[in-house]
Amino acid sequence: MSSLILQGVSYHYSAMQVLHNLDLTVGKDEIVCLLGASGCGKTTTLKAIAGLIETNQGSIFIDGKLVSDEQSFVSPEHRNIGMMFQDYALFPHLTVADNIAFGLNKTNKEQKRARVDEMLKLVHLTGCAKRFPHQLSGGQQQRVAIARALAYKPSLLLLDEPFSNIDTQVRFELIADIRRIIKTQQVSAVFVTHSKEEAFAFSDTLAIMHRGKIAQQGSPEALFAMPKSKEVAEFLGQGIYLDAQALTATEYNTAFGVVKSQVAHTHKTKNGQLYIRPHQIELACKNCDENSQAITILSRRFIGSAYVYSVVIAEQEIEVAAQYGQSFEKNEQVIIKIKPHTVNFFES
Ligand SMILES: Nc1ncnc2c1ncn2[C@@H]1O[C@H](COP(=O)(O)OP(=O)(O)OP(=O)(O)O)[C@@H](O)[C@H]1O
Repeated sequence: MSSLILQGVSYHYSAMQVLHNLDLTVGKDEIVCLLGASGCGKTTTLKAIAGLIETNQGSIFIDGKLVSDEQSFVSPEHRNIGMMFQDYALFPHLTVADNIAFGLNKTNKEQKRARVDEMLKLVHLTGCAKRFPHQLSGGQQQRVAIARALAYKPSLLLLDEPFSNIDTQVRFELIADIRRIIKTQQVSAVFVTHSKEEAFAFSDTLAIMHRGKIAQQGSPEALFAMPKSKEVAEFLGQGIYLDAQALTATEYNTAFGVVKSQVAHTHKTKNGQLYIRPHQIELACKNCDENSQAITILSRRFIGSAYVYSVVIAEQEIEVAAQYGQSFEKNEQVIIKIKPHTVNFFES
């Protein structure tokens, strides 16, 4: 059974429509990341799931139980949700242990202490029980926040940019640690970020949001290799578009030669555009193939192990790394070859 289902959810702030008929599914023990540009409606979606706003349309189910539709609304405290919002600070006047115990009012004193100890151990803060939040680092405070959110065994955890205030040096360590904690507690989670790197590191599944809708949901690998729309392709990584004609299920004619796909596609129309990412482009010396269209190296920069070259291909500027051991000069004429890959072809 899915832990969370949103069906056709819509929401507007006054006259501004923010969520448009949004569908989202989170499986049992799955961590789904809502990833999208600023303002696309990620936080509003979390608020709708938490019950902090009442949606105008659509249904929300948590663990199979209807919590919101046009006729019914279950209040936030009855949804069994743990939250770690960006501005969901710890109580400064309470110790670490008391912060974690805060949501455990219904259990007796002994059970409460045992659960707090268990959570402190889980987040590796056993020695910090009596400290106050200001005596902890940012990363430690977020560990307390996750311990507090998980202490009362929620069915679903909502995390809104919990890592954005953490130093980049320790951020990815903390991400791995909090992922491990969530996995050991077997809780489903929805995580909001606008960072692809955080999303890849933290989640099982990505749900790319665009203008108040889920544009595509799937594993990071599937979305990266087979985006269904230009928005998803562009969001997951920089690239260029090349006009192309599908010759066969695996071959596309472009101004830079025939591009081969490693998987077969079916096409409704032959004309369209290929989305090509930098790592799929190879630079070669001009006399390697006199018949190919030449381009000019605009600039180059050294990145330690190789050079990265700035070039213009089909009127779009892009940076391309050269093969190991190869180097070109500024203003040199080169040709490009597109390596065979899982082609992304968008029909016109
Ligand atoms: N309380 C509010 N009243 C009016 N408009 C709002 C309110 N909260 C958010 N909005 C607007 O709704 C849209 C979606 O906001 P939301 O916070 O959900 O986006 P987001 O994807 O989480 O953005 P970010 O990544 O910047 O946090 C934005 O255009 C925002 O300005």
